[in-house]
Amino acid sequence: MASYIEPAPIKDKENPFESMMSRFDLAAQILGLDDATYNVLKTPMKQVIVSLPITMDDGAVKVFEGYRVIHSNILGPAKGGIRFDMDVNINEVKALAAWMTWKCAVVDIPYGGAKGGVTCNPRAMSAGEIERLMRAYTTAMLDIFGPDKDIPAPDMGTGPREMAWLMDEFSKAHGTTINAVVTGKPLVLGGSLGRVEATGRGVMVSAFAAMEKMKINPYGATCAVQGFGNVGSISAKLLHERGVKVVAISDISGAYYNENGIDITAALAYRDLNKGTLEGFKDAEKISNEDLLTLEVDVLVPAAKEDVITVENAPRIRAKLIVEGANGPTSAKADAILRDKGIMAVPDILANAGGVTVSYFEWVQNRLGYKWGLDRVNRRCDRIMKDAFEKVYTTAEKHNQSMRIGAYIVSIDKVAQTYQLRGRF
Ligand SMILES: NC(=O)C1=CN([C@@H]2O[C@H](COP(=O)(O)OP(=O)(O)OC[C@H]3O[C@@H](n4cnc5c(N)ncnc54)[C@H](OP(=O)(O)O)[C@@H]3O)[C@@H](O)[C@H]2O)C=CC1
Ligand SMILES: O=C(O)CCC(=O)C(=O)O
Repeated sequence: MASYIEPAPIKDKENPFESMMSRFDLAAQILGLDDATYNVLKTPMKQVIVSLPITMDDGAVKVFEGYRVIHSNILGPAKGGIRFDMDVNINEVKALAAWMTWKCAVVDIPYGGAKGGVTCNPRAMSAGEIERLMRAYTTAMLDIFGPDKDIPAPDMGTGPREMAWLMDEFSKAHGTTINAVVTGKPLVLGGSLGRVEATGRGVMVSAFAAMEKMKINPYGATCAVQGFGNVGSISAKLLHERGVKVVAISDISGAYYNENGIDITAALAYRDLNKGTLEGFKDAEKISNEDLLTLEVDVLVPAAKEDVITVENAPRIRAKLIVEGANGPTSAKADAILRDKGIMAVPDILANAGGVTVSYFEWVQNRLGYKWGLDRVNRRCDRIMKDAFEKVYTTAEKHNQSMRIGAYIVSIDKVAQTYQLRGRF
C-alpha cells in the first residue's frame, strides 16, 4: 500500500492544502485507493504563478502576484473561481483547486477542479484599478483558460462585473466573442438566471435536507450566518424566507445579533445603501465574529473564509448542525471534536456546490446558444443538490464516517473509476 496509510500529522495552524490532504488520505484509505491514482491526485496537475504590474490611479506601478492551479482535468475541463483577497497564496489556491475536483465529482457534473486568485485588497482599490488587474490576469492566463480547458468563475472578492472583464479580454485576444470561457457573467453577456443566488440556494437546500435527517423543525429553528457577501447574504435570505429564524449575521466589520431574529430584507437593504458594509446596522447587538460561531443555535452557516472553526473554538461550538457555505471553514483537527460532540457538519464540497452546478448550466446554455428560465435552473439545481446529499449521507452511514469523509469517498471513488475506465494506469 502507498504512504497514505498513516495520515500526515496535522500542525496546530493548519495549512489548507495539508488540511484537505488529511481528509483525502482517510477517504483514500477507506476506499483502498491504488498507489498510482493516489500519487497523481495528491499533486495538482498544473500550478501557474504570474506577476502583474498595474498602473494605479496615482500613477505608481504596483506589482501583484496572480495564481491559477489546475488540480485535475480527468473528469472534464477544469472549473473554479477566482479570488481577490490579501490572504491569497499558493497553498490556499492548491487546496481550493483540489476541493473543486471533489465538489464537481460529488454533484456529478463533468468538470475537473481549478482555482485562481490574486493577492490584493479590492476594498482599497478603485473600479478602474480592479479592471486593469482583472484584464492583466486574464492576459497572463490566455493559454490556460478556454471553454474546453479551464473555465473560471467568481469567488471571494469577485463577481459578475469582473467576469465580464475576463470574458471581454479573452474574446478580444481570440478575435471573437467566447462567452463559455467563464461563468457567473452578467445576464446580458450570457450569464444564467439563478447563478448569483445558486451557492446560497444550495446551502439552503442542504440545510433543509440535514434538518430533516436530524428531525429539527425548520420553522422557528435558529441560525447564525458568518459572512454577508454573495454566499452568506443569500443563504440568510433564503433560510429567513422559509421560516428559519436568523439570529446573527456578520461581515468584516463584526457580527450583529438579535435573539428575536434579524430582518434579513432590512439588513440587505442597509448593506446596499451603506457602501456594502453592515457597520452601524441597528436593531441588533454588536458581537464579534468569534462569538457568532459559538452562539447556541440550531444551524451555523460559516460563509466567509477558511479555518474559522478550529481546534481552539470547536469545543465551544453549540450549534447542532453546521452547513459550510465557505470553502474549508473547518480545520481538519476540529472535525473530530465536532463529531464527538454529535454535531453534524454538511461539508463545503457538498453544501456550497450549488454555485458550480449553476455555473455548469450557464456553460451548457452558452454552448447551446440558448437560455433557460429560472424555474428550470432552480428545479434542476435543487434535484442535483438533494441527490448528492442523499448519496453522501448514505455513504457516510455505510462507512460509519462523518458527512465530510462520506463526501470525499463519493468523489474520490468517481475520479478513481474514471482513471481506471480511461485506462490511464
Ligand atoms: N461565490 C460563490 O459562488 C462561491 C463561494 N464559495 C465560498 O464562499 C465563501 C464566501 O465567498 P463569497 O460570498 O463569494 O465572497 P464575498 O466576497 O461575496 O463575501 C465574503 C464575505 O465574508 C466577509 N468576510 C471576509 N473576511 C471575513 C472575516 N475575517 N470575518 C468575517 N467575515 C469576513 C466579507 O465581509 P466584507 O463584505 O465586510 O468584506 C463578506 O461579507 C468563500 O469561502 C468562497 O470560496 C463557495 C462556493 C461558491
Ligand atoms: O462556479 C464555479 O465555477 C466555481 C465556484 C467556486 O469557485 C466554488 O465552488 O468554490
